[in-house]
Amino acid sequence: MKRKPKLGQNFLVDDTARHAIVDALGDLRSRTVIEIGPGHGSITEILADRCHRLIALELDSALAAELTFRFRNQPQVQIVEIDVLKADLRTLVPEGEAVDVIGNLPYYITSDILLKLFAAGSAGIVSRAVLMMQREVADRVSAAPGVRDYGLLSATAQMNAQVEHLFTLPPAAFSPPPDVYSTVLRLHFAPRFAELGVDAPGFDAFLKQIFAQKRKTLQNNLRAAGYSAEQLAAAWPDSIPPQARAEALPLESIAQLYKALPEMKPA
Ligand SMILES: C[S@@+](CC[C@H](N)C(=O)[O-])C[C@H]1O[C@@H](n2cnc3c(N)ncnc32)[C@H](O)[C@@H]1O
Repeated sequence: MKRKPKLGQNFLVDDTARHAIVDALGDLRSRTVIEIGPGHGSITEILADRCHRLIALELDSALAAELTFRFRNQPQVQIVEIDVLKADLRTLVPEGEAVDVIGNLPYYITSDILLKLFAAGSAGIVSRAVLMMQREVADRVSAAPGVRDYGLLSATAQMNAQVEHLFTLPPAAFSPPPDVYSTVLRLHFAPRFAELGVDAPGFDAFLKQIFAQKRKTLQNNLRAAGYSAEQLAAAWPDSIPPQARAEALPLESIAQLYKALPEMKPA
C-alpha cells in the first residue's frame, strides 16, 4: 500500500508549472507575497528573485531550517516556521498593505486555509491569491449555481472573491505523486456583502443553514433550521420557486431571501 506523505508533502517537480504559478501573479517588483507551505522551495526560489518581499510559512521544522539556510543571503526572504492556520496574518503583513498569497497547498487543510484567506480578504490585508489544490475542491470553489459541484464552498468563495480557473496538473507533476489531479485557481478578493446588503456573520450562518443537506429543498433546510412554514410563506420572494434547492440560486436571490427573513430568525 502506498504511504500517504506527511503534512500533504507532494512536492511540485514540473518546471513549467512552477513558473506558470508565479507568472499568474504578474509583476511582483513592488509586492509583498506570502507563500503557504514552501516545502523544498520550488516556487519560493522563483518568487524570491521577483517580489519585493517574501514571507514563507512552513510547518515542517526540517524544511523551514533548510530554506532559512538556503535564503540566508537574501534579506527580502523571511522563512517563518509556523502552522499557517495559527499564523496571525495581520502581524505578518506590513502595516497598511494588502499582500498576495501563493501556495501549492497542503491539501488536507485546503478549506480551512480558504476560510482564513476569505477573512483576511475582508479585513483588507490580502488582495489576491494563486493557489493549487485538489481538482475536485477547485471545481467546487469555482462552480456556478445550478451545476453539480455548486454548494456551500462555492457560495462562500464567491461571496468573498472572483475566482478564475487557471490550469490542471496530473499526479506526475509532483513527487511523490498524489492520488488526485491538481488545479490552480487565481482569486481576487472582493467581498460582496456590502453590495448585496447583508452582514457577513449572519449571511455566512444562513449559507450553512440552506446548504446543510444537499438533497433537501431550500424550504426544508430552512424548516430544519427552525423557521416555521408561516414565517417562510410570509417572507418568500416571488422570484424563488417554492421547491428550489439552494444549489440552483444565484447569490443575489439568496441575499434577497435572507433580507426578507431577518426579523424572523429563530432564537
Ligand atoms: C503540497 S506541499 C508543497 C511544497 C512546495 N511548495 C512545492 O510546491 O513543492 C505542501 C507544503 O505545506 C507544508 N505544510 C503542511 N501543513 C502546513 C501547515 N499547517 N502550515 C504551513 N505549512 C504546512 C508541508 O510541509 C509542505 O511543505
